[in-house]
Amino acid sequence: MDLQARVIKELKVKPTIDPQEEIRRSIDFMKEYLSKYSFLKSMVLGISGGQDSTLAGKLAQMAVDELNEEIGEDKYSFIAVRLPYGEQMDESDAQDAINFMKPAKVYTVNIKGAVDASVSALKQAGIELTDFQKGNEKARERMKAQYSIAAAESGIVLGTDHAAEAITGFYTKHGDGACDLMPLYRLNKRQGREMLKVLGCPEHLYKKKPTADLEENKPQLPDETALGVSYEAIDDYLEGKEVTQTEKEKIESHFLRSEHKRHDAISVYDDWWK
Ligand SMILES: NC(=O)c1ccc[n+]([C@@H]2O[C@H](COP(=O)([O-])OP(=O)(O)OC[C@H]3O[C@@H](n4cnc5c(N)ncnc54)[C@H](O)[C@@H]3O)[C@@H](O)[C@H]2O)c1
Ligand SMILES: Nc1ncnc2c1ncn2[C@@H]1O[C@H](COP(=O)(O)O)[C@@H](O)[C@H]1O
Ligand SMILES: O=P(O)(O)OP(=O)(O)O
Ligand SMILES: [Mg+2]
Repeated sequence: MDLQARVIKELKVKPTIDPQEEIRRSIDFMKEYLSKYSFLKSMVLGISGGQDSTLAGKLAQMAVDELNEEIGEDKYSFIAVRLPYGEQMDESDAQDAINFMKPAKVYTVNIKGAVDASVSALKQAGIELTDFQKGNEKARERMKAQYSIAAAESGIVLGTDHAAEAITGFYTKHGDGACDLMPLYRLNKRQGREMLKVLGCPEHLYKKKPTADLEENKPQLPDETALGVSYEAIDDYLEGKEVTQTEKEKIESHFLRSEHKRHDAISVYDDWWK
């Protein structure tokens, strides 16, 4: 099996999707999981104003609406969390996303104080973080806040990882990569867009340039610039299509370098890395 075929198999991507079918599949997955554990009451997700959290949040809200309707009480809720570092440049997109999903609860946790305190404590200890490393600190602070909210609200934390991010490892390990359920896992970027379109999402949210927006020196840096390859090429690769040799090399190099992120912590019983 060549590497492209192995990647597609590992990340479970279909070459084409029926958006309605995938919407139903994600919703049913979340409903089934919540129903299995009677102590669970909520799902928690950070809403950035980007495509992925808009889709995962909308699907989560639809899942809890259906569950509450089916059991005849308001047991379940979807909790949207705003997690700006100070003031967010695209705050209006985040608010548009929240208006689109209409969650029962929205919490806002400004992570600036905690991140700056952590950076400063590390500096006192003799470790000076780069702007890029501080970016990962922000992602991990967001993870902490979401887990604290889940603990207080009998909830679980949703993640927005999907095949087009998993393939390059373009997420912070134990930051936005840490979660309990991944309703978008198996999809690529354009499949997520198709689903948002069917769901009636405002166009500017699903046509927006993906950004992790973690670096102060490069605000709103497009993922594609940071990665050196376009999501069109990544999506084509994941659908088994041909891409240029340069794109293939770039994608496969990201995939191989980030292998450790797609596994649990490594023990003496693991040999995948050998
Ligand atoms: N502005 C931006 O777009 C922006 C900013 C920050 C980070 N990011 C992206 O987020 C991702 C996070 O960055 P990162 O990957 O440098 O940090 P990370 O913290 O997610 O992963 C690095 C850590 O993983 C562990 N690790 C590294 N290699 C390993 C290996 N071979 N085996 C086991 N563990 C290993 C180490 O603990 C290391 O500190 C990157 O893809 C980055 O491009 C984007
Ligand atoms: N500013 C943010 N507010 C809330 N949640 C956020 C914010 N930035 C990122 N997130 C969460 O992290 C994931 C991953 O973001 P990427 O853009 O893919 O790096 C995002 O889906 C939100 O859940
Ligand atoms: O994860 P999000 O919601 O920030 O989406 P994107 O990756 O497109 O920025
Ligand atoms: Mg984003």
